[in-house]
Amino acid sequence: MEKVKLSAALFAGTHFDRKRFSADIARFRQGPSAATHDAASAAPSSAPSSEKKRKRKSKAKAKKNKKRRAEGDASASDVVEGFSVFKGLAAKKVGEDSEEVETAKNEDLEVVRRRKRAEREIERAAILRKRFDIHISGQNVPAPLENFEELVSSYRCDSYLVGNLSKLGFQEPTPIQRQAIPTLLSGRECFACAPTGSGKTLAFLFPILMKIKPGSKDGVKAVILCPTRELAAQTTRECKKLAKGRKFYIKLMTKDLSTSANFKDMHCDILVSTPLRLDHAVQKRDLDLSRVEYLVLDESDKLFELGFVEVIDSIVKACSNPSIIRSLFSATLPDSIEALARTIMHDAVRVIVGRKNSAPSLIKQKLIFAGTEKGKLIALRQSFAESLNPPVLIFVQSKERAKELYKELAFDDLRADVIHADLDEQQRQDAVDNLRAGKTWVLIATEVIARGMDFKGVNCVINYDFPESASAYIHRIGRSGRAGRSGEAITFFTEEDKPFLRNIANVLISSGCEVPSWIKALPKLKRKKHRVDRDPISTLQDED
Ligand SMILES: Nc1ncnc2c1ncn2[C@@H]1O[C@H](COP(=O)(O)OP(=O)(O)OP(=O)(O)O)[C@@H](O)[C@H]1O
Repeated sequence: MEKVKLSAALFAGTHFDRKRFSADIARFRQGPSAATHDAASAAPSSAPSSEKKRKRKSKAKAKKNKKRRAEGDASASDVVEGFSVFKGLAAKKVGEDSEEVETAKNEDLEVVRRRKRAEREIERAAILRKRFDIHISGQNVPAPLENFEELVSSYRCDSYLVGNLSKLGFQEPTPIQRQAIPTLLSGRECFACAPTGSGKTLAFLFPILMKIKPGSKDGVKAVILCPTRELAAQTTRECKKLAKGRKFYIKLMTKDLSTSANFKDMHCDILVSTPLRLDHAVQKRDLDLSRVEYLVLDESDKLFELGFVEVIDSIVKACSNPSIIRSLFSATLPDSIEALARTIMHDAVRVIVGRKNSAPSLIKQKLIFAGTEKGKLIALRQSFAESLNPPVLIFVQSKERAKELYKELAFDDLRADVIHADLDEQQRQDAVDNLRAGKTWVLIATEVIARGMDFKGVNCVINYDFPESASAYIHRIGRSGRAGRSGEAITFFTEEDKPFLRNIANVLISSGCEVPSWIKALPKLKRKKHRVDRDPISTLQDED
């Protein structure tokens, strides 16, 4: 059966003209000896010119057939049968052409084999993408990974790197890793959008560690840009863990480094930084980025927000290596930002996991009407009294409000701490470390830790102040429900927040959470941002 199929495909398009070759068929039917005899006796006596003609015709036909077969435009079985007959004759009658016909046949077989292999590969890739909810756009996108071992077998990855993955407990690639890693390894630029906590960091670190040489002393080879210092510090740590066993120079751009390092003598393979610090080092301290081979913009939509665009533009220009590979990663990628980002990309592949701009379904999301500012504080205390399942993150909209709420909760019996931009670098890092170590149960925060921060096992995120956009909401609540764990997200709203409720409710709906029908009936708001002047949180003044 398989043979029939193969020959049908092989000889597709060949048509044997039985009428024209009736004499040959008659000879062939008499058996091989008759055919040989006939040919031998006819050759010297009859016209040699007719023999030449036949050869020419045969050659032309073989050529024509080769072309048709390569195109593979038919598959009827009688056509296959006809070709077999013709082939037998040709081999006997045109002795010196047999080699050529044989070569043509082998070439055809190879073409078909390759085509079949490519078809199987495309089918396998499509099945994997469907299974892992991966959506791509772009030309010739490499197939997703089936497993991490494929990095060794197909991409010649050093086994130490795959060994480090298993030491970190990573057994299977996450969907974004399956598609983004081979894309970057194939030298393609990439827009990647995948839910919070889905392993995007490894997806961009792995190809860098695979492709650049460790310990080279001729300049920075990879730059990773993050919107906050905390995220840059976390990414540097992750990179070092993954690179363990090889002497990579991996550096975090601290304030000291950006203002006083001697970049000409500094050994650095991979540099992780916030945009302003990096730009400062480039403009004021002659940091040379002209040999950078990989530029990653993590939380790219944040980096492209107003205020950062010029700095990003300046960094992109400083990374002037023509063969640089740029990639953009985020859990949210608004169309407008994607359009802007496309202007700096070349033939980029777009990889979306799940639905663009959505929250992980493992997070149980709730909207709670708290009426007023006082109502929020009562609701918070009530919620803690009923059940406190640390670690808990509470987001507010400004550093002033973070300080106010911290003062309020300091009177309660909670191990609470606070993080905001007025704290120095060390204080901010301590706040993060204490939550990670379980010393802090409740961390009150502004947007500084809303994106990218990976706290293991945050059980609940409370949006004390309503988030200013759907993207901000997705990133905040994404601090829980990471790497396949479940989580909870509670969002308080007041009368002032009602006009913007629908935008957030859409995120809940798209991740399968329940939303009251009156909220669904609210009009959609064109405005993307929602900033409210709120009454102070503090009840302390009232008591004075
Ligand atoms: N293949 C894997 N298997 C298991 N865990 C993984 C794997 N890859 C990454 N992780 C873990 O998943 C967690 C989340 O990863 P990461 O911080 O990269 O998420 P992210 O997609 O960048 O999230 P965010 O959008 O919030 O920045 C981390 O703790 C990381 O160690």
